[in-house]
Amino acid sequence: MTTLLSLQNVSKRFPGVVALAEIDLKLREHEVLGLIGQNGSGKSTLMKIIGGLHQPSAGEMRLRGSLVRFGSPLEAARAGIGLVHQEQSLIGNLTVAENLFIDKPTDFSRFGFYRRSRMNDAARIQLDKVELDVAPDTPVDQLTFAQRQMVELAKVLSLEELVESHLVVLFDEPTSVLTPTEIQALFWQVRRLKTRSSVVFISHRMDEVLAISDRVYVLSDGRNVAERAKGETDPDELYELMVGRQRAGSVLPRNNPPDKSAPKRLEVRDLTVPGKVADVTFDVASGEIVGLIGVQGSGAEAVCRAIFGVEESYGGEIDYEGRPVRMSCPSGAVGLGIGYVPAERKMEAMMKGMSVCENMAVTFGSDYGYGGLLLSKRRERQEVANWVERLKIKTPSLDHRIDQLSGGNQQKAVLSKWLLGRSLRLLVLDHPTRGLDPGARADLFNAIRQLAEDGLSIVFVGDTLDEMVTLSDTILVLRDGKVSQRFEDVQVRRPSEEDIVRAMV
Ligand SMILES: Nc1ncnc2c1ncn2[C@@H]1O[C@H](COP(=O)(O)OP(=O)(O)OP(=O)(O)O)[C@@H](O)[C@H]1O
Repeated sequence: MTTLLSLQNVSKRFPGVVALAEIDLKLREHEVLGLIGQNGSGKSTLMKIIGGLHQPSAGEMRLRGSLVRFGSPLEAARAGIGLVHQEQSLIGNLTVAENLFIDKPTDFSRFGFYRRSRMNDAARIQLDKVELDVAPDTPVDQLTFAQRQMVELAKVLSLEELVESHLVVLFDEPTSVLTPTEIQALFWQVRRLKTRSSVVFISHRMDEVLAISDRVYVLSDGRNVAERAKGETDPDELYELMVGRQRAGSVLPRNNPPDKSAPKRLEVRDLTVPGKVADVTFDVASGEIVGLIGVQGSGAEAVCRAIFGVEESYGGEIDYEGRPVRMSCPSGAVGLGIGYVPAERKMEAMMKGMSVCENMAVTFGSDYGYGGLLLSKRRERQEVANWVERLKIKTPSLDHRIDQLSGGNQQKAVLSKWLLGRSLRLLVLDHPTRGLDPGARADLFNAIRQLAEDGLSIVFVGDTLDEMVTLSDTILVLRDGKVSQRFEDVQVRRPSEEDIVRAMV
């Protein structure tokens, strides 16, 4: 097969960090190349170099045999290279159509008049390719996260009409926010794209990478450590190549089951969020982990948001530690020792431009505030350092800017700012493992389980059935805003995945 794109000896240095070291990579025509590696191993940086967002510090890149060096994503796009971002790059207050053609506005103006209907028609063609049924004039901030991801893909697919030659389409972890049905639709697109494109596909899910890729390329600490053809490898070997250790025994068993007869930490009665949730009732004991699961729109996320006071209007009753509470705002919930990690945490919960330490200590820094300012600052820093080590957050120092960490390490830092709260008694986690590599996921699960053994109550919405069964003491399945089934004592009597799915659909 002809080589379409090749990188030779490519390195990338950032201040204090070698993100990529002497990378050699070949992408053939009509090939899907899977790209895997732990959080911070250099995958996004590699995509950004190919896609023109970063320039390499050393090495060379050839496209169809000719030496290329892209000064911007636009230059890369003109050469037929498109990047579907991990960081969602759409502008919220522009419409879908405006976002799709943001770098080609002149196509839709004539004699100084802006021809919006022509742009909307052109957008419809791209949206139909990804089977996204939204009006082209919808503002992007009215879309769900998954819909926005599909718009990102449609934006890259518009290259099909612009460039005649074979394309390179780069997917930076596109599936982490998608449901299984949406993932299948995306895979269909990738297979369709192969007829005239080559694809690089990043994912932290090994089975997914093996399902879609012809070849898998493994990065570790910015270096290529292995390449495997499909059929030559399996998820366990890929995990070992990435992490350097075997997968077995990664999540510890629960030693100390929650005491269901003790007074409840949280009692939710007939919770109703208009249009999302109807009459949901459940309890959470001290030290209990309750997992909520359902298909998209089931209401699981809305339950979490209502508990923390970010879902504005709701009916029903919430009792916390035996007293009725009305969470009307997140700061009230924090004052009661309730933490909430939102799904879109990079947008909702990260202070860009501030350091890792400042981000992690912002919520519960005052928990360490005794014995004088200097001493409390030292204690707070020590606790942040403990969590950085425990969750293996890859950062040159605690004072490094959080937005210069890799996507997964940002996720870990934002998440752990809740874990270091000593006054925390209930933690609500919305999709806590999104963006984490398999080793990081196991580290997080072990940390959560340890906190639960020490008495912290946890309510979480998970991404996969496997996560639910691994971590939960109780699973609540939601369907159309109502609880369709409960599974108790999950760590003792594990429900089958089929049982859970049956309750979901
Ligand atoms: N703009 C930047 N400035 C400074 N350092 C950066 C920048 N972008 C990335 N890095 C560093 O380069 C290294 C590789 O990061 P990269 O985002 O490529 O990792 P990744 O494999 O995509 O991780 P993840 O799975 O978490 O998304 C990390 O140590 C990161 O902190």
